[in-house]
Amino acid sequence: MKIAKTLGQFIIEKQADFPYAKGELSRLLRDIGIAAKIVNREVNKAGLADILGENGTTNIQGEGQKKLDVYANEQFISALKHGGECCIVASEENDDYIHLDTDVSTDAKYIVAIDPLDGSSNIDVNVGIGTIFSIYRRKSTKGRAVLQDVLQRGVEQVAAGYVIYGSSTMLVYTTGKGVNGFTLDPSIGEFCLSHPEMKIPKDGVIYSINEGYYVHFPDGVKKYIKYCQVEDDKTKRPYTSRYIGSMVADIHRNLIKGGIFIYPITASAPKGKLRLVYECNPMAFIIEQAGGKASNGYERILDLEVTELHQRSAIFIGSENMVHKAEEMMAYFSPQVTKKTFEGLVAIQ
Ligand SMILES: O=P(O)(O)OC[C@H]1O[C@](O)(COP(=O)(O)O)[C@@H](O)[C@@H]1O
Ligand SMILES: [Mg+2]
Ligand SMILES: [Mg+2]
Repeated sequence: MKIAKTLGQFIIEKQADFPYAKGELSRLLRDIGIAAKIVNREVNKAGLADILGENGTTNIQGEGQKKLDVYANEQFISALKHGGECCIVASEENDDYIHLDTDVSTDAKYIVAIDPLDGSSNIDVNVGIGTIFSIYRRKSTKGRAVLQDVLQRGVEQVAAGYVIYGSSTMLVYTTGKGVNGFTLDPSIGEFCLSHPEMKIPKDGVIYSINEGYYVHFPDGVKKYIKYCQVEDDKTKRPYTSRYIGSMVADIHRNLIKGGIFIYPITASAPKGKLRLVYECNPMAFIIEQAGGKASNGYERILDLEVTELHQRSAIFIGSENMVHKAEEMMAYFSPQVTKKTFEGLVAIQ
């Protein structure tokens, strides 16, 4: 039987890619892997344990928190705190960023932004959910890290990854040198290298968007959806529509099979719904590293200026040629419009 390489072994091996690094990033990734296993254990028995359902609280974005949102948040923060390599964690579930003040972590080099449980609406119905993380190097050199250390553009990320709790559990990550995927082998309790050097196909036949909001989409998105549905043998259209409603699961599928995931601005979410810091930027980093493309319809996600912790953005992400085509439609049918004119456009349709 072939022995698979574990995440821990792989991380140590890859340490050689960063000759000046002292191993902190490797340890940080290992800590995230450990927390992912703990969360996975709880996700797997969610129907049995008293972990399903609402927590009775809301996050800063006014979204109801599920018990599992809160549990996952606590586990990741606790793992990062005990690991001592992270000085600040910014989470979807906390209004503000958190200083992990311990003897070691106050001087730690890394900032972690995290969506501890992505796809919350799917928790109670046994559908794929995930965790998304993003790692930055701290910029400030004295005292405690500050907000500006967190508000870095996506292009500054040193690593990013996601965990998908699905029919199997996988951890996929990049440190800017390609993308590798690890499947959790429950018999040994280790993530094992199963998807080395992941590449997203340049073209695909899957488009993923919540078409229920069609009337609220900008014209460029409406035209792109129609383009996906028109018959054309050469480009293998009509495409297949697949939308799970968990960003991690939708993008993971498209990474493997080829496809595009879109969450545009809508009349009710004029800045988009998904969060730039802990959803769009890490997924954009991974998809770019796999050879794909990520944009807000006009500009590269990783270049966007970050001004707020819970900033939202539209996202068009996936196979390069598909994202390019969607951008063309946006440029032609929805040339960059202000919120005001966009709402005007929706109103007269
Ligand atoms: O229900 P909608 O509007 O289609 O939104 C679905 C999107 O919202 C999210 O669930 C938001 O993530 P959270 O569950 O972390 O809040 C994405 O995973 C998903 O792509
Ligand atoms: Mg999310
Ligand atoms: Mg979440």
